[in-house]
Amino acid sequence: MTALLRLLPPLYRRRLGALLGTLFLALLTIAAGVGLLGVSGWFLSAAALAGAGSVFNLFVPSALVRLLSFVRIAARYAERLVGHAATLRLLTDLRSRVFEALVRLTPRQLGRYRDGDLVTRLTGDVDALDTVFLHVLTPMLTSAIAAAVLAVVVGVWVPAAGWVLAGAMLMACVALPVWQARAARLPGLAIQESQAALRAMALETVESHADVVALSAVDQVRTGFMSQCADMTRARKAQVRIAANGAWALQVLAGLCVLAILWFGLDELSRQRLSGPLLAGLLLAVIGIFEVAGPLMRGAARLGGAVAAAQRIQAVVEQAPDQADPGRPMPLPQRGAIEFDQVSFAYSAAVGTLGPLVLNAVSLRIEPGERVAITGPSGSGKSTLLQLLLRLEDPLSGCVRFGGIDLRNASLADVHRRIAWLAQDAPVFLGTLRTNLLIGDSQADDPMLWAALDAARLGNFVRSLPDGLDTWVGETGASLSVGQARRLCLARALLTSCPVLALDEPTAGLDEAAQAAFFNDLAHATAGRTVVLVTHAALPQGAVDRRLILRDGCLNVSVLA
Ligand SMILES: Nc1ncnc2c1ncn2[C@@H]1O[C@H](COP(=O)(O)OP(=O)(O)OP(=O)(O)O)[C@@H](O)[C@H]1O
Repeated sequence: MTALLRLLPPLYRRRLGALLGTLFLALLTIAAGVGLLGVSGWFLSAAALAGAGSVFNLFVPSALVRLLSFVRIAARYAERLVGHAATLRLLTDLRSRVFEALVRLTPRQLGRYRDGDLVTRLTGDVDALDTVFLHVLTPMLTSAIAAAVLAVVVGVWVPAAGWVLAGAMLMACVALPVWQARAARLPGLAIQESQAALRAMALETVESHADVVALSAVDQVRTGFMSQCADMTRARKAQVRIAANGAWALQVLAGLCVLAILWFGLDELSRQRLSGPLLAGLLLAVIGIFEVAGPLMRGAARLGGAVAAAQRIQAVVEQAPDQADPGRPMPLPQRGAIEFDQVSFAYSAAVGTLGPLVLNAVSLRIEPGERVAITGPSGSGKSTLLQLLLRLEDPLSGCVRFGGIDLRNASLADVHRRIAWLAQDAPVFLGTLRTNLLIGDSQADDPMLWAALDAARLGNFVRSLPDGLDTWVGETGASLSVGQARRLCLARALLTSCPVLALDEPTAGLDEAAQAAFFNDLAHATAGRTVVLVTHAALPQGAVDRRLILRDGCLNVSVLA
């Protein structure tokens, strides 16, 4: 519950006007509904008695019935409109907050979550929170206020029944929902977690479908999926059972109140302190108030899920990025030498412990405009070196500088404006070739896009496509071969105006001839820029200025290119 109390009030404050408007309209709907039942009871009984000889003015109650019916319909319509609009805005606010929190986290932090789990936090968990205002707070507050007023009205005519109604409504609006929310905590948590796991499994299965089929692992995947579905069904059944128990308890309370009204009301009637039609009106109004408390039972049973969702969202929103900008970042020069000064680094293993040293006192200086290739056996730490250059990781000891400034003293945004990165697993985004390229430089015109594509050796392929730059590349570049997707990402990196290019295996997926052609063009394509190139490919003479070999975390051999 603490997570809900920390997450929602600031969001509610931003939309206070619309939320108060919804509460007012909901209250008006309830008042009109309960009033309608009460007046109808009074009207019908009085009309029946009038037929039996007593005098009754039909005009006032029939006008009241029409008025209350109209008010109830109009208020209900307006409440739905205003309430849903306010909730949708709340969810949008919350979703953008979660998204902002996610993009602040470092790749290392995001790597701790499964992709599907993050998607669920951003969608399903956020959606689960609409329950709180629409299905819990609104019915709880409005039924409580309406019940308090009705208890006073009943109390004026039948005091004992008024007290019974007040006690029953206190149970219905407070004790029962609290009990339900507590009971639904575990099933709610199980539902949110099953939803996240199912989404993650579905995403992974779609992405790895070909491998799953080729490895004959379909049955294994299906069994895992079905067992997760069974968990979800069990949790949902438990939630429905809690809602049904709540509804059952509410009916018992309603029955008790009706009996109390009849018991004490008939007594008042026999003493002529109350008329028959008024007793009938009060009776129906009491039944009416319990009708409106019904949705609260369903809402409270879903509160457990909302609490679990709030906890899962809170875990992301309150997580501080583990690499923050310094208080007063130092501006980086536009151009400058790159220096690794006695840099040692190890990845974290278990919580609080470090794995083996990946880089061991590495020192390296790369002059502006120099092209340096870093080669070495697999697992020797080449990509790690680039990650430190981009400040995706910080050294354990030593420091990495650009233009003489320790990267830890600069803002991350400034670092990434100076150094463009082509990662080993660089993504192709859903969209066209053009939209993918424009991520490198949103202002680039067509000649610039073609120049980048030509430099990445993809220009001829794109020219052969009927839609050229506007060719749709599908989700994660599914309509491109691995080599073509790689070259598209390379073209995107080349398009940036960064003075340094950090390229991790830029020619992966290219045949030997294309690799040689790419490296022969490298000097031209990257003219004037510093290039730090990690590769296993054979480099033609003159492709780079220097070639270094990283072995066992040490840059121990330096070879001229
Ligand atoms: N996120 C990580 N967490 C823990 N260990 C990691 C992580 N990334 C890499 N490593 C380890 O660090 C070492 C160096 O990895 P790195 O990817 O830098 O090597 P590499 O030289 O680029 O290899 P390759 O040529 O195969 O790409 C490896 O032993 C690897 O297992």
